[in-house]
Amino acid sequence: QSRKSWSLVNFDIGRPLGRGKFGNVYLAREKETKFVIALKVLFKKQVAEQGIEHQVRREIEIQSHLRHPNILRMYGFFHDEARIYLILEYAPGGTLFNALKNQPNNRFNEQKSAKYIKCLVSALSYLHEKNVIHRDIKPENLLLGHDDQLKIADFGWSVHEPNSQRTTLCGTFDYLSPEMVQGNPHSKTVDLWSIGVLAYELIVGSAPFHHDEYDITYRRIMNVQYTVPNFVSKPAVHFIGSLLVFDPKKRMPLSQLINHPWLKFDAK
Ligand SMILES: COc1ccc(/C=N/Nc2[nH]nc(C)c2C(=O)Nc2cccc(NC(C)=O)c2)cc1
Repeated sequence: QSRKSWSLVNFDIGRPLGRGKFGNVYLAREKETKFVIALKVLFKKQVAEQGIEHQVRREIEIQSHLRHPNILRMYGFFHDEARIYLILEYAPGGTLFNALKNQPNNRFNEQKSAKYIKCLVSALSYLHEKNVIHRDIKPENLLLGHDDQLKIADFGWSVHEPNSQRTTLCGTFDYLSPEMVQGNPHSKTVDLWSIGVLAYELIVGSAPFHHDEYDITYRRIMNVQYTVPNFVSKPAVHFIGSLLVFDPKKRMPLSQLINHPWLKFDAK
């Protein structure tokens, strides 16, 4: 079926789900099967202007070959003269970014946070064994599926390692590791750093190094300078502390992370 060539006539287009930098995402339904999907529409003109054709090609190449419950599926793609269309899995819960914002104090309890992080560790273990690093793990790129399952989306920044980053960084600095911020070559360990940043943000309600002035954020990242409020449990402090480590080689690897006491939290 993945060899089938799709076109717009195969779909009924529904409401816009979100607006991205390079195009919009719409709810859509395949006419014959009534299967509901998310259609991500990118404008070729903007993709060319931003010089990100290689990124879009990589997003398609990587995401369409991945099969994991915590990775958003790409079922296929097609294009017309002006647009590229990505046929993506529909995750009804929307972005984790949005779910966080809707929480009191913008945070989840530790049990729910541990559940999400466990999904993320499982997805990254799968990605890393395929030598794919995501490089852009953050709440905006994580979606919530049926029964609150976390899904990694937006592979626009993922690469096959090893890689030295060529494209200029854009968007928030909060999730970038020291080696990425310095533009140094980086490996799978950047995803480890961002798990630590995400775990902190889910539990505390703000990013560990965040400051409105990015050069202060930059300095805090380089000095690994963050404080943990005292409502955070000891296992969670240890979990975060084993990932927010300057030396990439000293970050706790996924194989150990999956057995960390804090992730055992959500046994029930
Ligand atoms: C405005 O409230 C919303 C509630 C739920 C959604 C669900 N989005 N689900 C998706 N499934 N597959 C993809 C791809 C998406 C998606 O990109 N969603 C998306 C994109 C950009 C912004 C948002 N905004 C929010 C609030 O989630 C959602 C989208 C919007």
